[in-house]
Amino acid sequence: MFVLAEPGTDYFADAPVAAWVEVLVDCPGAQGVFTYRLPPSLVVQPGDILSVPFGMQQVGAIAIRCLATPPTDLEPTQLKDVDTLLQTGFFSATYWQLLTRVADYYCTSLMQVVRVALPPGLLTRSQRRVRLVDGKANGKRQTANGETDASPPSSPLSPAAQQLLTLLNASKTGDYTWQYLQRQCQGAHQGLQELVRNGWVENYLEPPATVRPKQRLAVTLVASSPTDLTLTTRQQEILAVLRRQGGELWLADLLQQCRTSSTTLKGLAQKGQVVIQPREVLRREHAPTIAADVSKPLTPDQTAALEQLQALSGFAQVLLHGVTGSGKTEVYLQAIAPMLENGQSALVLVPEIGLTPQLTDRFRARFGDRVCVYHSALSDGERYDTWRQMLNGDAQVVIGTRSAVFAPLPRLGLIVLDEEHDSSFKQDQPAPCYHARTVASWRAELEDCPLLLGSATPSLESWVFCRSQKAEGRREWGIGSGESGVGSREPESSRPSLEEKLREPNSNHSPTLRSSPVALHPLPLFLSLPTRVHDRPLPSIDVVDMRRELHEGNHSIFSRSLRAALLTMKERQQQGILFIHRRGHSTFVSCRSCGYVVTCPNCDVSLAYHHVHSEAIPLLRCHYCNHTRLLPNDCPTCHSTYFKHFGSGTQRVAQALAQEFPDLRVLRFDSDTTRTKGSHRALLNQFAAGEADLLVGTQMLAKGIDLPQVTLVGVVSADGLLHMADYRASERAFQTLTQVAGRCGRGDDPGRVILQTYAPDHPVIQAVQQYAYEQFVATELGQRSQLNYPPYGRLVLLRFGSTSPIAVQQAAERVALALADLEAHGVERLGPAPAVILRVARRYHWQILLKLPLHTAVTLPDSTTLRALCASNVSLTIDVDPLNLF
Ligand SMILES: Nc1ncnc2c1ncn2[C@@H]1O[C@H](COP(=O)(O)OP(=O)(O)OP(=O)(O)O)[C@@H](O)[C@H]1O
Ligand SMILES: [Zn+2]
Ligand SMILES: [Zn+2]
Repeated sequence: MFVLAEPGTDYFADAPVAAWVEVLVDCPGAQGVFTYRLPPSLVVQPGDILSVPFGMQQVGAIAIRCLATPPTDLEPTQLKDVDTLLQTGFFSATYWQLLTRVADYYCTSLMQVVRVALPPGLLTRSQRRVRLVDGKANGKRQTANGETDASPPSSPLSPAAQQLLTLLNASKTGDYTWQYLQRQCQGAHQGLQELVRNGWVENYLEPPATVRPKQRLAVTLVASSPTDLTLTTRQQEILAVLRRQGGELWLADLLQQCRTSSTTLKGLAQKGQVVIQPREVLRREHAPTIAADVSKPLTPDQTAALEQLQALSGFAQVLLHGVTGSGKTEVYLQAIAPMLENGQSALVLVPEIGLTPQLTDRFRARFGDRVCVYHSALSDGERYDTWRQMLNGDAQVVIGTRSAVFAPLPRLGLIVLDEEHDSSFKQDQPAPCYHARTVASWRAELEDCPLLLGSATPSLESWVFCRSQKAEGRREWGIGSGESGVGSREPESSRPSLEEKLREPNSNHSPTLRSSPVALHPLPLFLSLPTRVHDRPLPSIDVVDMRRELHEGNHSIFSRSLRAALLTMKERQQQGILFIHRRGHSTFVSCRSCGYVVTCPNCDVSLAYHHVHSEAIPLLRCHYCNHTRLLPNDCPTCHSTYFKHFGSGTQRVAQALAQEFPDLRVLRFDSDTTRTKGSHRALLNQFAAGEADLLVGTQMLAKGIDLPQVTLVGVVSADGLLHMADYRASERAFQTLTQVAGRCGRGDDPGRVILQTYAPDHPVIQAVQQYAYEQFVATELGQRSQLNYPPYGRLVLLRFGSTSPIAVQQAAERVALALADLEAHGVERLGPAPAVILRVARRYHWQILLKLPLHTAVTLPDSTTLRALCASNVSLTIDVDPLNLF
């Protein structure tokens, strides 16, 4: 077991008498954890909302943990008293358990977890109010048994308290904002405390009922047909787009979709074709209206999967392995539908925003506005509004990316991780470097609901966890975490305390059966959808040897068979997808004469060539720090004119396509063309509407696109994927290629995949071609187990960064020394070593990689100790279960 908890970090210990409390203050100008003294009359639980004095103000604060002793680094006299308890139960109790668990497991502070979990300014947006305890019951106060008691308070009220009471009694509703009362009454603070003590009034927190409406410019089509003969072609095109989109779009979206200027749109407004006016938007993600949709009759495999899923009660981890196009989404939808009817909510996590529009549309078509979208690209206001919406308690479906695993949904009935193998569920930086799948398994356990992991190409972690259980007996470690307790559903009394776990660290993830009476968590469930819906065949995959193409005189980046297939596709008016491994025009520009490569002055990486269209000025850009410069005409060192870019990024492929297939209409779909919000949706809509023949793009294409008219998938070159310097390269290559291939043949016409490579005999290529997932997994697992790589070992990566090359190296070496003892416990240490890219944006990086045996107890020095070994100008990030090692 890997323990990196700070000493005394048991947030939930029943401290004998908590006399101090650590709170999270979250207001403009201050965000952090502060300690306060608790007045004896206050009983506080983690997660309660308090009011505390902060500088000259009273601010809202969230209680994080109660302390029995004051912090040693502070004079007790320096500590201020908590003012009042504003609200208890604002967060569910398990919510803070989850956040604490994330902080402990990922070796980071709770504050950092709070930053990813909660929208900023949560408290300052809410309003503190004061109300009479018994409504308008004049001067009555509540007794301990809840009855009202008309007897006068033990001591006469102070003038301030009396004034407050009079004010509150005069109010129709018996309440006021605290701000108002403070303005009306001198000494309001003392007066209020007196009244609260006597049980006459109480504080409470009101979330803003009406959010200040946000206005945005919208463009509305007013003329029904473009009879105006003075309209330019461009203007007509814009009107056509607007009409196709239902006649109304936000100005920004229209500008983006048509790549036009607001002057052009104003011209249209002047001609009376459109009206541009401000409209109110609810700051949840703008949802286009979608035709309602009903449940599809399920295939027998889908029915079987759904029935097994619905037979579960409480926590269980379920792997749904369904080939591409097998209808996993329909299973999610039909599993969720009855839950919503029962007042339960569901959380659906997806890898990337690019994937969400289509999936979100399907959910909205089924469940209407009970669906909301939550991801980190939302503005603070949108995040906040969506959060508020979740706290109101209505059953709903939240679809979001990894940070949505923290969405405060009421009564969770199911958590779904779609495309569970996807590495974007893992956060690399900043800390906490959490994996949404691991956190989701804890959350599902805390909420006692199933976690459903869906994929056509499950991660090896999930596969091993869900497939090898029956043979080896019940294990007690969770998917992707290797950690204990994740799945334990022991009765509270028999559940080991944190201390017990620390004393007996191995007991919880040993693969052996634990003896009764301790109940173990339920067996993970494995569900399978082995065929596509309607028994559609998976597309055939042709592997083309590009070495042979070259030997036979074809210097193009397109093989002869890909070329022929593209032409046939165009002829038959079908659509295709062309997959490219990298973004940018090419990865580097170099001199063919002297070998000089243009690199970034800040980072040790080559600059990428960017050439947006044929008339644009060619630029060189750093993908790490965004440093940009013009492309020199000749080599800066030897002045040779053989100074060219290499590679096959999307831009280069788009240009080659334009040259070789001038009739083909091409759309680029990569991180350059989908940078702005809503652009994924816009591009996919354009493609779905048949405005292009070919969608050209990177990894994003592999994810979830479901278009029946796509019959051809081309992979320009699989080699970039195969040769990444990473122990996961094969797994990733298999997953990406299989997913990309799966985008075609999803309609009535069968699909065809042409996979170009210089390594046609590579085992991954062979496995992809034959759809041999299980064989691939078996081979790959053999190699992983030999080298103790996950899922047969655990990794912890320590990353050091600094602007000082000396300080960073020294810190890494000092920490390495502190970790030297671990070798005796079977921990393998790689490094310290400079990171592969040593300098990124003027910072130097070093790293230490630890390989931990899976079934042995290992306790690392705690993170504070390790950080103390680093100079103040050196940052240390601890990445537990890292996915990207370089
Ligand atoms: N029972 C069904 N009857 C008819 N059509 C179905 C059924 N189930 C799913 N479909 C349709 O089949 C297509 C593929 O389904 P879906 O996108 O859910 O597959 P998937 O398993 O998620 O695929 P991928 O992993 O490739 O994203 C969708 O267009 C969906 O509407
Ligand atoms: Zn040169
Ligand atoms: Zn740079």
